[in-house]
Amino acid sequence: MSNIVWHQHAIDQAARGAQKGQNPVLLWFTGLSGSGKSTLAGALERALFEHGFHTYLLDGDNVRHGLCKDLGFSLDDRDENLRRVGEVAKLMVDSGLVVLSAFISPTREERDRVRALFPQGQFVEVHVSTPLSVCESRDPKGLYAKARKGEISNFTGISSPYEVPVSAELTIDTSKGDLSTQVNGLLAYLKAIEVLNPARQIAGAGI
Ligand SMILES: Nc1ncnc2c1ncn2[C@@H]1O[C@H](COP(=O)(O)OS(=O)(=O)O)[C@@H](OP(=O)(O)O)[C@H]1O
Ligand SMILES: Nc1ncnc2c1ncn2[C@@H]1O[C@H](COP(=O)(O)OP(=O)(O)O)[C@@H](O)[C@H]1O
Repeated sequence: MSNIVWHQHAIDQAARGAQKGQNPVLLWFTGLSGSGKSTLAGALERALFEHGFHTYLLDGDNVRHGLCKDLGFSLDDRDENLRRVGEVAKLMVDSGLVVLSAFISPTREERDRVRALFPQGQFVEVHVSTPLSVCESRDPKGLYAKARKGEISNFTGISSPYEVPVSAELTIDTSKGDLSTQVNGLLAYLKAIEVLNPARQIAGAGI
């Protein structure tokens, strides 16, 4: 990094967030394939969006169609996938957005590396803790069945590890309770940590 000097621009993250009436944050959903990451993050984004918040959802499947389409599922490729996503998320948070991400992100080291890019409180880890047996019975894309037959290698939970988070801010098991209750719990948490401007009302969320 020699000869490269950081350029501090006049408009900073605080100014961009203030213009949008929100405190920027990254909500990092982690969990097994089929645990409900995309569904939960998508429902939360919809609720926030409908109430005028400025959001963006980074989803593993989608990012792997473009930015990370050169990467597979070896541990090294997953590391690189999450390194890129972490850096992109940091830029988006810097732009003043409430950013949500839905990646398996199977190792503690990878998740902690992304966490370390942010100041305390701006990275919120949400462990979608739905048990493997439930994820496998859902199998919406038929990937578990293929993995069990050996047609997909390095499949998380079957032939590649998933390390359960030890320091997640929130844990949600989508095999229990319903989606709207889970989303309201997330909204209440965001309000408690003052991501959402307290002057705004979240209608219908009971908070
Ligand atoms: N081998 C293997 N292991 C796990 N997942 C696989 C694999 N091959 C393809 N898929 C599909 O890719 C989605 C996970 O991509 P991610 O970018 O979130 O993975 S990672 O964070 O880099 O581990 C994941 O999406 P979700 O089911 O939404 O989690 C799968 O649909
Ligand atoms: N909160 C939820 N409550 C009940 N079922 C859910 C919930 N979220 C997801 N599901 C079910 O699990 C399946 C996988 O969800 P998805 O969000 O695609 O998981 P992931 O993104 O973790 O792979 C969905 O097709 C749906 O049937």
